[in-house]
Amino acid sequence: MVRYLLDQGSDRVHVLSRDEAKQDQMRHDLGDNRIRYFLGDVRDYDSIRAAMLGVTHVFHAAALKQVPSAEFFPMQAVKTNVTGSENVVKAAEEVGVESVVCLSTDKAVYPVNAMGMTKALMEKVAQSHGLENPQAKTVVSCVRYGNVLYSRGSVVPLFINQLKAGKKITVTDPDMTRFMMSLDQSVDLVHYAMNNAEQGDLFIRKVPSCTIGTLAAAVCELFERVPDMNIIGTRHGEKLSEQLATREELARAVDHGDYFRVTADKRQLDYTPFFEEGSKTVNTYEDYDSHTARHMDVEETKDLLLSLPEIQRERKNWGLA
Ligand SMILES: O=c1ccn([C@@H]2O[C@H](COP(=O)(O)OP(=O)(O)O[C@H]3O[C@H](CO)[C@H](O)[C@H](O)[C@H]3O)[C@@H](O)[C@H]2O)c(=O)[nH]1
Repeated sequence: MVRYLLDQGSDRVHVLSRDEAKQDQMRHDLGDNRIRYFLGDVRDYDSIRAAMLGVTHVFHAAALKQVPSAEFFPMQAVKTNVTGSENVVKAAEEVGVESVVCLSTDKAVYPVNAMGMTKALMEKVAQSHGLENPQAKTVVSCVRYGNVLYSRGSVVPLFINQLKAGKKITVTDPDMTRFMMSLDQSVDLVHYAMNNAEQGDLFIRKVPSCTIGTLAAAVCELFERVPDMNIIGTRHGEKLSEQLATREELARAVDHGDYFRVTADKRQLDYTPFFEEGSKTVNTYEDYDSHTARHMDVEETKDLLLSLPEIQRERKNWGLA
């Protein structure tokens, strides 16, 4: 995202994060004096406020996002993902930021684990900003992703390391499905939200899904290995499929081609519509689910993987490109 903003000609980019080592790495990798680094934490209001002074747009990606760790430490996830997000929104409003885009996940839809539950609450915090403050100056929106291929700690680099070590690849359930997108597609989504959001909007990028069996086969073919899988079974807090949008959200969504724009539910706190008035339109929609979405086959999954610079680099290192 930072690279993208610099390429687009931003005068200044402020980076706020907790990890000085990662900031140092970034300083070396990007070496651009338009970036200013701030050490801080979304749990610490003053640190966010200080980083936001003079800023027009905020991309809020700070999160505890590992499913297992949030299961063991749910209140830590609440502090960062929920209270931290509230701090971000409040500080942005206080200093007069034009827009905040909050990054969410498909795991926030019908959540079964603490990570998804806290991200779902983050979305509610973002949406309530405009509802609670009709005069709000800062537009707050959310974007919802599926799995970003090759993101840190995710399954594709894991499969590649297992192949490299000559081990069997560990597959939870070959029939499990996930929405797959590239980092570039996720950056496009944030950019789209930044340019098009109205108060409380939620943007979803339409992407295909695939089974984990297909993903594993695609990785093995790209690295010219015969698939040798160890089926380990579903991990703690995992769903068989993910949903990018509920049917209620789709019923009020505007189709923007590559994206859905789900507008905020702007009803007032009047219980009548919740109890007595339903919506027949909702009945005609299905959830946007990775089981029923268009599935990529092995060839299409390979093409998507091959578009990633990390895969190209790995294949080169393996003498395959
Ligand atoms: O050894 C493994 C590890 C994972 N998987 C499977 O591969 C798929 C993807 O697993 P990841 O660990 O890469 O990703 P998750 O779906 O668990 O979660 C990730 O994607 C989410 C979006 O849904 C969030 O962004 C979250 O923070 C991020 O970790 C899952 O079906 C999982 O069961 C395996 O088959 N074998």
